[in-house]
Amino acid sequence: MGDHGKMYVPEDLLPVYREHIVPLADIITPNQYEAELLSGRKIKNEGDALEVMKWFHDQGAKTVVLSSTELGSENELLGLASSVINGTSTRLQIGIPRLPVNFTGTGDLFASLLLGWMHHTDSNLKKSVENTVDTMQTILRRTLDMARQEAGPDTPLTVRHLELKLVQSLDDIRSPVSKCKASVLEN
Ligand SMILES: Nc1ncnc2c1ncn2[C@@H]1O[C@H](COP(=O)(O)OP(=O)(O)O)[C@@H](O)[C@H]1O
Ligand code: PXP
Repeated sequence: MGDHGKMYVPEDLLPVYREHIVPLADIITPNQYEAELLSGRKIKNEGDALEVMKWFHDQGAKTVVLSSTELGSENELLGLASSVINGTSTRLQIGIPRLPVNFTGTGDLFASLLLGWMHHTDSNLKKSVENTVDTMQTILRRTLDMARQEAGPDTPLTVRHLELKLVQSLDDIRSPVSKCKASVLEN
């Protein structure tokens, strides 16, 4: 829907997403801006994030992952996740090392990887979020390295240079190298 304070889709679609699309979702992976737009609440701290994730559960989503928030630090984005599946509730957070560029298509890639891992792990939220973030890191680092090589030292990186290097990352999609650990939030 949008990012960095700007909607990609026409603004009059917001109530359609909120009232008709969100209630259809089993798994939803908004970034911070999208989560704030849909829920109508600002996320200024972890408590706000937990409330916003509860709002999505109340709309019917069993699994909510805030793919990134600015609640981390200068060097780290913070992801948060919550699932309520078969009466079992799990909430966790994960630090995501921040790379110094804006990529395009990361939300779509994150959603695809998470869906695949939730399917392959019988809805194990911790493992799925960790594998997803680990694969994202590898793909984005490869994308950035190859973009810098292609552009050379004097040319600013463009969207074309930063096209996600998915084909070159097939092995990392199949078998992520384990690095980022999620911590489970108690109550
Ligand atoms: N600058 C970045 N540095 C590191 N990881 C990033 C960066 N941008 C995106 N990502 C990765 O992509 C995922 C989705 O990005 P996010 O910005 O939350 O969604 P969207 O692309 O929809 O705005 C994040 O969880 C993170 O793993
Ligand atoms: N712009 C539009 C119109 C989109 O539909 C999308 C993703 O579906 C993007 C940009 C890229 O979004 P992101 O980088 O957040 O995945």
